[in-house]
Amino acid sequence: MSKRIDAIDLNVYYGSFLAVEGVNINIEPRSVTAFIGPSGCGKTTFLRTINRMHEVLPGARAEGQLLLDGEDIYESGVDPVTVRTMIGMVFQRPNPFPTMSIRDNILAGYRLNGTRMSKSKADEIVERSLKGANLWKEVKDRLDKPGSGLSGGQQQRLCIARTIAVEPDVILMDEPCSALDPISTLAIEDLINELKDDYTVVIVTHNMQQAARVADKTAFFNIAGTGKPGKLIEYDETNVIFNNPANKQTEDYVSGRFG
Ligand SMILES: Nc1ncnc2c1ncn2[C@@H]1O[C@H](COP(=O)(O)OP(=O)(O)OP(=O)(O)O)[C@@H](O)[C@H]1O
Repeated sequence: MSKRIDAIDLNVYYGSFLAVEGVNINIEPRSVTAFIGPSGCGKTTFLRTINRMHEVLPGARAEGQLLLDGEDIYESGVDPVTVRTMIGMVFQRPNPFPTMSIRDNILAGYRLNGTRMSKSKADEIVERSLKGANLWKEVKDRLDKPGSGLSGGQQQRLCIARTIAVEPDVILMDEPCSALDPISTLAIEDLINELKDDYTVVIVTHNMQQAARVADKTAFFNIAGTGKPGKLIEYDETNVIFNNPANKQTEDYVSGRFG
């Protein structure tokens, strides 16, 4: 089930360094949102606070509220592991578990939680997840072969299938196509378009054409200089951000004047 995300006055730190300051953003369910901006403006840092992945680094923390359908995921008593099941993440480099079979990669989330299930239930999850990631036809005859034997683009779709398998509400993607060739990139972009029927999708991308192709809304982040915090400058319909932005910084960035 797709859920809404609201960040309220969110600050993100690495130790005493304030990396991202004062983010307020409302992300609708069943939509794709792109985060764009120059290197170091905090896109990845903010993305990782949405599923509490940020805090796995020693000294890293967030302040403020991050609501998932109105429930603050930073409230005391909330288990970050549960949060990461509800809000899945796909990384820059495809990272299937290399020695595990394709099938076991899909079931990894359940195995890690110690969930027991019948073979037919497991088969059903494997098929549903691979179909959901547009990979089923390519791998259905080799489910017991290692995930590392797939092409880069297939491995990334396997990682998306592994994320879908645990039925999350939100899928976060951190430059999911940056290690892929153009054909595999298009396959992932098509898939992102389909995923928004069921999930809230947030993607960090350096590729402005990609943001324009896949995102309903786009958030532009910027940084005033080295050592300064990144900030959300403008957030609007993708079309507005690229064709008629309200802020001069956004206009300079999308027209290629810096970054
Ligand atoms: N592990 C870390 N420890 C300390 N500071 C960090 C760490 N990771 C990132 N930073 C700093 O936080 C700020 C934001 O970095 P972040 O990687 O989120 O930016 P980004 O917009 O995603 O950049 P890029 O587009 O280059 O990936 C930068 O100043 C960066 O140096």
